[in-house]
Amino acid sequence: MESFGTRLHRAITERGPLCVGIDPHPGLLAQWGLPDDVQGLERFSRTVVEALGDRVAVVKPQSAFFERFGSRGVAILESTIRQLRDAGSLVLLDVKRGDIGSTVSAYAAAYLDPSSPVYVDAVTASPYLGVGSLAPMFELAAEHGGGVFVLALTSNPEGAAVQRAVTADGRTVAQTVIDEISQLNMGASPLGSFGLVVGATIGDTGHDLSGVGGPLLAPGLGAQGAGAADLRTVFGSSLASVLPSYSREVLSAGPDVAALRAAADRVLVDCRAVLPAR
Ligand SMILES: O=c1ccn([C@@H]2O[C@H](COP(=O)(O)O)[C@@H](O)[C@H]2O)c(=O)[nH]1
Repeated sequence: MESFGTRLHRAITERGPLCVGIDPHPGLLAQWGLPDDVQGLERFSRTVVEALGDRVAVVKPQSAFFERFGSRGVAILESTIRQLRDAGSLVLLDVKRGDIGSTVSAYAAAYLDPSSPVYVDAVTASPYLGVGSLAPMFELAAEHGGGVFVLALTSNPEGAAVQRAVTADGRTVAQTVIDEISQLNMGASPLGSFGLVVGATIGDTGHDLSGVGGPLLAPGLGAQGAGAADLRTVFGSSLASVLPSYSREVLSAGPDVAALRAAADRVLVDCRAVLPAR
């Protein structure tokens, strides 16, 4: 099977550098005139798929908003993933998993084994039990053409205290994550399958992202205050690897399908103005 990096590179070339999240916040459900229940969740998700599944490179369901409805919410997550795949977008499940290696193996089986009902193209993962503990995810992703996006410098202000802490060898925690993911992507072309999450809100990172070789997912755009122009400051010479990610900024245009499409088109134009052509 083709690697995730190759598939992502093609999706970005064909559809443009954009990831849109499915984050059915209670406030958005209300704004869309939907009940804050499983039916509302289902209608919301199906509308996003209808509007964006056939035009956006990557769609990123936020697992928390499905999990809060228990098993019936997870069933809707499963069907949303299937619908997105049928519509042709890559599915990145934002689930930020991480644990000791033997448990990570089970998370890997859940999300990166094609026989699982919640199998997706890629997942987000937390490295704070050590990047090495995520090895079962990296291995299964490599085997089945999947991807893993590891948190490095997150968009929330609280992240810096942990991520910018300095380790015994003088590197920050974030730089150790960046360096380990860079190693995994060594030699991959046109793009590695192992990405990093770097928030668009954080300003000049002071970190070296030039050797990552994989995609740099940039949340924090729109509702969290960053704009496309901020990508220049955050990513500098690594802009060509950036995958901008918007959730509420686009979703708040719904429930009208045409308005959702127009919102996604608008943020894509903003991002294209900043990012090098791919
Ligand atoms: O550093 C991070 C990592 C993940 N996220 C997630 O992205 C979306 C952002 O939603 P917006 O509505 O565009 O603010 C959300 O699912 C977060 O959990 C992030 O924001 N920052």
